[in-house]
Amino acid sequence: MSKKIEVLSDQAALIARSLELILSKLETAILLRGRFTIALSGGSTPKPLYEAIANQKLPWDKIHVFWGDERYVPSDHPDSNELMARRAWLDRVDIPATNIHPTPTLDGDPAVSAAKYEKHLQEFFQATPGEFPSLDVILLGMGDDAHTASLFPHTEALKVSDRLITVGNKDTSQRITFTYPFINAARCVMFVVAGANKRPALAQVFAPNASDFTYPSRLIQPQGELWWLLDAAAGSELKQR
Ligand SMILES: O=C(O)[C@H](O)[C@@H](O)[C@H](O)[C@H](O)COP(=O)(O)O
Repeated sequence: MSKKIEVLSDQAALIARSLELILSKLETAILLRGRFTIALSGGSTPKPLYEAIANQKLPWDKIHVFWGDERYVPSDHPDSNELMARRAWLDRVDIPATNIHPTPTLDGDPAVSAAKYEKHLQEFFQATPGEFPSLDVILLGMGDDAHTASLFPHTEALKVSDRLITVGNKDTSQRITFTYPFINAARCVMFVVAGANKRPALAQVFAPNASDFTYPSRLIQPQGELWWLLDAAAGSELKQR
């Protein structure tokens, strides 16, 4: 694993650098494999990044979009990560509908939806049961409790290591999430983190000894590239590398 930390001056610079890195991975993936696969994160930080991607001239037919986690709500619900990404990006570009792979959230049972998404991913990547296919890029945010995707501290989702997709819980709200081993199978994992409120969590994530169960972002140790892209408000105390 190669781990890189970059601290950018402000949120605009963070978004510009994140876009630059994604475009570079996209170009390489399409050159080598004829397609680019990316999983999106939710929350507020990535919205301007999705808007910036939508302004690019890209081979949309070669780009496939997944979600690293999703709230267990319909896709027209204001909390939906899919809705945010469609409004900021996907509805604004000429990407084929079949290239958009939303998380199922209408089965009435998150476990059923998680299994359905897992089956879809296995079929898309032609993966055998037990195999963890590699996406080109998995975008992640980090909460101020050091959660990532919907892998929240002290939850059962952190113990799931034999599946691609599982059910996450944030208090009473249910989520569908990539598991940490599936995230770690990616060619490139990019954390995009902004805001001073993330400092304490980052200190624990980068501490030599701390509990992975308490600070789940510590579990993200991909075999490929790991990028931490931070704005100065979040990361100025961390040593860049
Ligand atoms: O569904 C979600 O909410 C996200 O996937 C979640 O993991 C998010 O990335 C973090 O909570 C950071 O959110 P902010 O970017 O809003 O701080």
